[in-house]
Amino acid sequence: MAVAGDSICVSRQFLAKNQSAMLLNHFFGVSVRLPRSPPHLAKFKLTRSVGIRPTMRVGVEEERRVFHSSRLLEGTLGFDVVSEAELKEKGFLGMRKTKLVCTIGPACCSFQELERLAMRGMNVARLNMCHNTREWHWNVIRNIKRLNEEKGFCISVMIDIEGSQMHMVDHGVASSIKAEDGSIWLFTTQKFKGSRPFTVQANYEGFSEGINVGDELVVDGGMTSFEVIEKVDNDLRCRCTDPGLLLPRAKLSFWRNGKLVKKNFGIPTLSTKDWDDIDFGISEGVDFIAMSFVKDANVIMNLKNHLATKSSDFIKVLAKIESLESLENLEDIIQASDGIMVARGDLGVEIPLEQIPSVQEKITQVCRQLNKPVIVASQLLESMVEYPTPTRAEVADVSEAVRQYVDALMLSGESAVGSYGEKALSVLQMASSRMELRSLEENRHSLISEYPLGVSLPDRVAEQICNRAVEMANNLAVDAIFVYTKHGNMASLLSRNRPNPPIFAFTNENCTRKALNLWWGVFPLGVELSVDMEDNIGKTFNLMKTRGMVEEGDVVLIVSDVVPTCSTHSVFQSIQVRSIN
Ligand SMILES: Nc1ncnc2c1ncn2[C@@H]1O[C@H](COP(=O)(O)OP(=O)(O)O)[C@@H](O)[C@H]1O
Ligand SMILES: C=C(OP(=O)(O)O)C(=O)O
Repeated sequence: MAVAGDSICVSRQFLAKNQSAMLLNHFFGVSVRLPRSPPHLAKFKLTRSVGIRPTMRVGVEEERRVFHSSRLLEGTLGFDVVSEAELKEKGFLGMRKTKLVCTIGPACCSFQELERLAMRGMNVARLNMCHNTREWHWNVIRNIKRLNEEKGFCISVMIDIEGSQMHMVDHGVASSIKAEDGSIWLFTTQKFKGSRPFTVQANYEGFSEGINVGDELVVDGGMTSFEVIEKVDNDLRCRCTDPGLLLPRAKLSFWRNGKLVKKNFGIPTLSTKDWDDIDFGISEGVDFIAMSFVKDANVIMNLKNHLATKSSDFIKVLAKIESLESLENLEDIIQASDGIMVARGDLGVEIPLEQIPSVQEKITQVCRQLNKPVIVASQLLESMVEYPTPTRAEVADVSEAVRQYVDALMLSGESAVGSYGEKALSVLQMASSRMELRSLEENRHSLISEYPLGVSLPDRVAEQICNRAVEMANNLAVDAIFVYTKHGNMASLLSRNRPNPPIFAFTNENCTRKALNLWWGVFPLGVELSVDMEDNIGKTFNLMKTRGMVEEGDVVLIVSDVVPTCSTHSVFQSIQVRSIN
């Protein structure tokens, strides 16, 4: 490992065409200065400083494409105002790395309400297409775009597609209906408007097929339970055995002898409405589409093909893991998707609740292995839908997810309909910052090393470079990692190693910037990049310095491609350590 004043540069040259890799060259000579990090982390002490001295000039043979984004002006740095303020206030190591997703609903859909969520750190806004009208969603997306354009936020938009689920049709009553112990209810597929006493409409024609008298009908994973006492044609007459609330569109499941009766087989994963919602998302240029009740990898691939035919393959597809079938096909689904949501609400309808913590941990671990971001969702701070403080157990649950290094945490009803959405977001922010700091202080990478990454991804060279880069960054206690990226791949591979310093990902692709919002510890910055990497590095150093985000003496580790030279036609991926001067 390098010592003070040494040349610190690992570079790999590989032929861009066939991707076969061979270690060929070491080139830049670089020296670094003492980092600004806290003393206990500054293991890396240096005594002298030398300027950047390339031993080989990187030339460009031909005019190559300079990637443009309409919003990126020459000399500007698109950085989320909230992350910028956090960096200035708390320093590199104080930046929150766990990302926050908020479900947008009636309680937080105005421009001002969304702005308040953005100020408190919302990275991604989730729109659940199950609820409300398309026009309502359109207005929310407009507000978010305005916030990004006018106020300097970088909020990504996710639409969540309903998928195949068996649920109650909206019963026409504003909130919930109480089912009393012993009351008799009719569950029907007959269509009618408004509400009828003791009658519940089910959305799926075949909902009573294969159901026997004596089976248990569970609403919303246990909110209320019934026993089937009679079959009347396709309808079911049921007695309430466990009283509770029936919420609009509550989910229905059947149980026999303590086991789930699988009923989703007959329903196509995507309905006509879902396809319309997907096309709406495409036309609105959303950043993520989350698919509910994914059964296997095929449905993900179909959607990706659809996006590709509409030239919208920049939209990332997230698979929600919320059924037994999705658990059975977990690895294939994760492999096929661009990210995962552990949808604990519906998962808890299909598997015993006590299995949820271990399933969450397993999914998180597989996602990390396969380099896909993972969101933990549902009931994180459920009590805050009604109350201004969370329970201790809720805070412990959130902290445990952060300790597992999940990429993102999601609010559902807490932000969508709750009275304390902003407060709930602050709780997530504080709990995650606290646990991240604790992990950092104790250098608790034991969890990470429990599940060694190995060499598992198709691009083994990039994987190894990023693994080693993070090892170097941690050992040298650099202040930050800079990565220059078009599609975000290298940034994601760095994030996968959960480094101590933040990862600043410079990109000229707006869609990459928005996609990286979901990755742990990655802070995407929009900047006009050229083919000259030296120029890019110099430019971003200057921009960051001018904005007061870095200062003289800060040490950064840079991971970048070095573009083809006149003689080689090949691309170098390099790791460099430089000081700001
Ligand atoms: N766009 C919306 N319009 C109205 N209510 C919404 C909207 N989005 C979410 N909600 C409300 O917030 C609750 C939580 O939302 P969500 O996380 O999407 O969960 P779910 O649909 O599984 O209940 C919903 O039950 C619903 O009452
Ligand atoms: C996030 C979830 O999905 P939905 O809100 O669509 O029920 C869940 O079930 O946990």
